Amino acid sequence: MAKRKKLVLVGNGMAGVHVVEHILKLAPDAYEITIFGKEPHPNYNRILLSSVLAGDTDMKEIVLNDWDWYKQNNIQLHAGHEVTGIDPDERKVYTDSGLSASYDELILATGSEAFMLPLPGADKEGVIAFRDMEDCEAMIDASKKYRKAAVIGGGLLGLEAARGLLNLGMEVDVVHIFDHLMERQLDPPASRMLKRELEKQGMRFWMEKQTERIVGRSRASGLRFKDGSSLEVDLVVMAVGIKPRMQLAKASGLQINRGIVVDDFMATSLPHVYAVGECAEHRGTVYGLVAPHREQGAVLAKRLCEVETDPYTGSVVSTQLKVSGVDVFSAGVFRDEPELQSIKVQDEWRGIYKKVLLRENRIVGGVLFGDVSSGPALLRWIRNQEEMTETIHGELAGTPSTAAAPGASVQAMADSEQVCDCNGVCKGEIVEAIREKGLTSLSEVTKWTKAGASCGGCKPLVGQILQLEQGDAYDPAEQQKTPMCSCTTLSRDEVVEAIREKGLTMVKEVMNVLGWEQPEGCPSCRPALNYYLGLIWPEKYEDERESRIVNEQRHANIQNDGTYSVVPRMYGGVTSPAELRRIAEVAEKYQVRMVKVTGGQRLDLLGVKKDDLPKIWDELGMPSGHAYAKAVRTVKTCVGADFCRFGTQDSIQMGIDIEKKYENLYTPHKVKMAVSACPRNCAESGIKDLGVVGVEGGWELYIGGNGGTHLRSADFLCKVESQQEVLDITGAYLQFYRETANYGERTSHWVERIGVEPIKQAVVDDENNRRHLLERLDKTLQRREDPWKADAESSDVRQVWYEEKQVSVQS
Ligand SMILES: Cc1cc2nc3c(=O)[nH]c(=O)nc-3n(C[C@H](O)[C@H](O)[C@H](O)COP(=O)(O)OP(=O)(O)OC[C@H]3O[C@@H](n4cnc5c(N)ncnc54)[C@H](O)[C@@H]3O)c2cc1C
Ligand SMILES: NC(=O)c1ccc[n+]([C@@H]2O[C@H](COP(=O)([O-])OP(=O)(O)OC[C@H]3O[C@@H](n4cnc5c(N)ncnc54)[C@H](O)[C@@H]3O)[C@@H](O)[C@H]2O)c1
Ligand code: SF4
Ligand code: FES
Repeated sequence: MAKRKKLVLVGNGMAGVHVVEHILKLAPDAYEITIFGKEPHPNYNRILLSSVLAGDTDMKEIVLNDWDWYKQNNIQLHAGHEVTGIDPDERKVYTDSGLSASYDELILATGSEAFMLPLPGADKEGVIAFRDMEDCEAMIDASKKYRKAAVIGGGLLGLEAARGLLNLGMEVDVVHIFDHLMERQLDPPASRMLKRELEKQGMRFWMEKQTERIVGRSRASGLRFKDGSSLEVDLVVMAVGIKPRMQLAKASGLQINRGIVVDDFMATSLPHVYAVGECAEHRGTVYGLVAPHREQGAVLAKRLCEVETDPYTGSVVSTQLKVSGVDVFSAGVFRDEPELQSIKVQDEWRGIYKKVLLRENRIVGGVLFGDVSSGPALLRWIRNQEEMTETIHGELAGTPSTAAAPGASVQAMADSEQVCDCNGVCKGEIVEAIREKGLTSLSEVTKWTKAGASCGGCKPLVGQILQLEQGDAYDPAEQQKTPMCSCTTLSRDEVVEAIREKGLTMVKEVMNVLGWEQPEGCPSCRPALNYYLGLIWPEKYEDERESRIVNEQRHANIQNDGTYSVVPRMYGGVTSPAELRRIAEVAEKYQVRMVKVTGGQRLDLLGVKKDDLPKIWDELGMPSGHAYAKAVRTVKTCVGADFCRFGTQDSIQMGIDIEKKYENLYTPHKVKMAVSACPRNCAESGIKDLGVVGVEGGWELYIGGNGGTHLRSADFLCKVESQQEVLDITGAYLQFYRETANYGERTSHWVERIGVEPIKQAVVDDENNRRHLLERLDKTLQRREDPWKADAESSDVRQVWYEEKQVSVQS
């Protein structure tokens, strides 16, 4: 066998590793491969950091090639090592840590780094970029301690960062230098519509603002602008563009300009040295998106494997913003120019904008807002420089008289045409997977082919291909199905149904029987399955504590310094001198850092060491307030008729009765309740998961309120006369929520998703159904126990869960 040549890759990112993957397919025995990566991680999907920040994906799920992949392919990986020198004569590379490697061929895929504005104060704590896993973790951590974030830069990255920070519960101000957002991709009308939509989502914008300095002592506390205005902040995220990493290339004498200059086969100015990805400049262009990198990589891999290839001549790129609820697409030329013709549809009422630009009747670019379903087709027409026809016009403008039959343009696509740019998947591969594996849903197609697994922009087209393949069997409802998590293609309802039907009783068993992709599951499905099993088998399910979220494992809220907080239950917000005395004694004895009154009318003991938890619970002799759990939390009350001159009812007693009846009940997410004795609503019943308001002759019940980041006023459910009715409807409502909501879904989202009417029907109007709900709830209530008492009394439990080393904070 011929001796393998030595291939060294500098940069373990998406572009470089894609070349290696390609080489392994073309000529698996051609090279002995060594990879150096500065980041201490295996290759991961940088695109999905936005989804991780937004809470839609877990960090573990974005790894593209795990450590085993390198081993299985005999690749020597040096993760966490930066190459700092190249000796082209010796054909060797060197790292700062003293490693070296010889090469026959060398690929530089060093990517980019975030551009940080050189402002006074930019070196302060709390000023970060958004580029890698560490930046993402830093933002998630900051959101646990701080409230106000400013993102500088209203481009793709800045807006995705801003959406993520909003999801993390922060207030977000976006500071942009121009008068319209995403000015590199959008024209003013699309940009205006985008801004309006993002404002509705809760972002605030500071347009045409130039930041002069970042103020604060050691940590950033504000931004000062050149026009004299200023903004208070706790966290500053800079998203003002990127700069290719060229230090290594420069020090090694390679020709550089805006990036490392390469020819049409990705060769640099030095023999046997190539560059690919965000660090490479081809024909004057540096590409900051993965699709062109894949095209470059395919050419380079073929060149290195001596497979004939066309040269790389440049790419037509498209962009799509990954912010849920906002659909924006842009490709090719997007600004109006005198020599271009345009086709525009602007429907501000529906929030739709479409613009297509033509040069001599050929499609050269376009912008879509609100309805981006024709995005993939538009990109194809731009790439093929298609002539505008009645059919295309109809498809774009949505004019029914001229529109082609649905799917006509997909049918016309050649099998070799690329559908997913991010992952390089063509139509033929998708069709083959659908036919051979009998795939019926979009999520299955994504799982098998990877089409749609990154930016998601190609999903409409993948859906159209699926529809075409399935014909009459195509079920639109099936396509709406959201898999429970990335370990499975089954939806929450399908999993719950299968647990019931197949009689599954353990988390691991569910994963095995239902063919989980990751045998251990992930942080999102493990606690969900534990919850569903408890819901379905209330009388026999043995709770799997290790599957719970960390706070529920320890029955206390972990704090940013690794200590815990303890919140004892005070029914209806009422306490006694004896309880207060015990709390004070415990706080002093265990040197609790702070005693704080919570918004739910209880006392929070903050800064408790883990091994002190069971002792404190024992000495307090008070039940757990479940302030850490997805469970029934507080019932806040106003002083009511006994004390207040406006009171019509005894709100305190009602609150105590509700809390006593439903304490220790686990729910899909936390449930906060309140009882006010008159419509003045001093207990804030209008922003609770369940709010009760005393009125003349009875009580009104309100549901689905939320006082958090996304304020939502509760919806009126019903009016009843007696205290028993309040208790019963509350119980039925809690059980209906437990049975029908997704694990992790607050009532505010659930009520919006399924509507108030079906809930009213199930828990108020249909008395029979209410009775059944209460019977089922009762089975769970029978087996409840106070977790603090149970843990404090069991020495085994204390040893396993409280007496080992302090755990680090988990997200
Ligand atoms: C949050 C976010 C969202 C994005 N979303 C999208 C999107 O939706 N669509 C899209 O197309 N693109 C998106 N991008 C851009 C896309 O991720 C990049 O274009 C792509 O990852 C670049 O790949 P690369 O391999 O060229 O560079 P990089 O990903 O930067 O990888 C280069 C690697 O090389 C390492 N390295 C550098 N120098 C050395 C050295 N001397 N020695 C050893 N190692 C070294 C670096 O540490 C890095 O790990 C996004 C980027 C971010 C940050
Ligand atoms: N969905 C996607 O495709 C996606 C998502 C995230 C990132 N990315 C890629 O990552 C890279 C980085 O993204 P980016 O958004 O930082 O780059 P960018 O260059 O596209 O946008 C930077 C934005 O910051 C603004 N800006 C510059 N200086 C400023 C200042 N002093 N104050 C306020 N605003 C200022 C610019 O006007 C511009 O709109 C790009 O290559 C981008 O394509 C792509
Ligand atoms: S809600 Fe009404 S009854 Fe209760 S304290 Fe306020 S004003 Fe008084
Ligand atoms: S084009 Fe980005 S996931 Fe397919």
